[in-house]
Amino acid sequence: MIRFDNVTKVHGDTSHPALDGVSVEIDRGEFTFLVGASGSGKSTFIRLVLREETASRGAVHVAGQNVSAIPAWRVPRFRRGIGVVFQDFRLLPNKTVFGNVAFAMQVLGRSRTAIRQTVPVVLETVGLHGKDGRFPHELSGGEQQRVAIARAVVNRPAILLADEPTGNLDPTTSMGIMNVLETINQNGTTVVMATHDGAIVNELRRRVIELDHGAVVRDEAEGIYEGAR
Ligand SMILES: Nc1ncnc2c1ncn2[C@@H]1O[C@H](COP(=O)(O)OP(=O)(O)OP(=O)(O)O)[C@@H](O)[C@H]1O
Repeated sequence: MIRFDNVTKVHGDTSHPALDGVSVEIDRGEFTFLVGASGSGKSTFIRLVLREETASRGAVHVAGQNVSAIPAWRVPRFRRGIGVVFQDFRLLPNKTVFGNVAFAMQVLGRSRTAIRQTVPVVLETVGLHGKDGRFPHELSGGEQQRVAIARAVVNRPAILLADEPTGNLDPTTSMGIMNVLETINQNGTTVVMATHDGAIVNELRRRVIELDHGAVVRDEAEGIYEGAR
């Protein structure tokens, strides 16, 4: 589903590559943690999958496509197949919970009927039943992240990328978010989550790809993470 073939990414005039000869393959339906210290290259990995950046050397394949070869005009359509969540939620502050999730369907031109049918189901999946009319400022951080996840998956993407989704949340709330991500993964979505939260990684025991200064230093099934080297 995601394949990096000897990928190096050098930003502008920097000397050390953000990613350095990375080769990994993530299969359809996997749940993978991407771990490493701040600056190890996790966000760069995610931006390369989304084609927000392109590889300096090597190739990134997503769902069978070499992302560097996708013409600019097709990039928006390509990105629709990928849901993304961030540490800082990025909700629309003047839209309700329902409105935030519905908006992701509206921009694709989905019908009002489809939106009315789909959004409540997704809100139920993320554990926000009954909160559809709230505005983001009326929600806890964990609830806001649930809205962001609902918005990211409402169009049924094949892949969900999560960049430090629990970075702003306390441990208990974080575990609730992890349960939501596991449910989404069980429904068939490939999940890649960047984190440096060892407690979460060690609790879930999923695949762990560790980056250090842009290089893969460990790739283990059911791995653990004891913090940056
Ligand atoms: N646009 C850019 N221009 C120059 N250097 C960059 C750029 N983006 C990232 N870098 C550098 O590339 C390296 C990897 O950064 P990246 O953001 O991928 O790390 P990260 O593991 O996601 O870190 P964090 O956990 O802090 O988000 C860092 O040295 C960073 O300073």
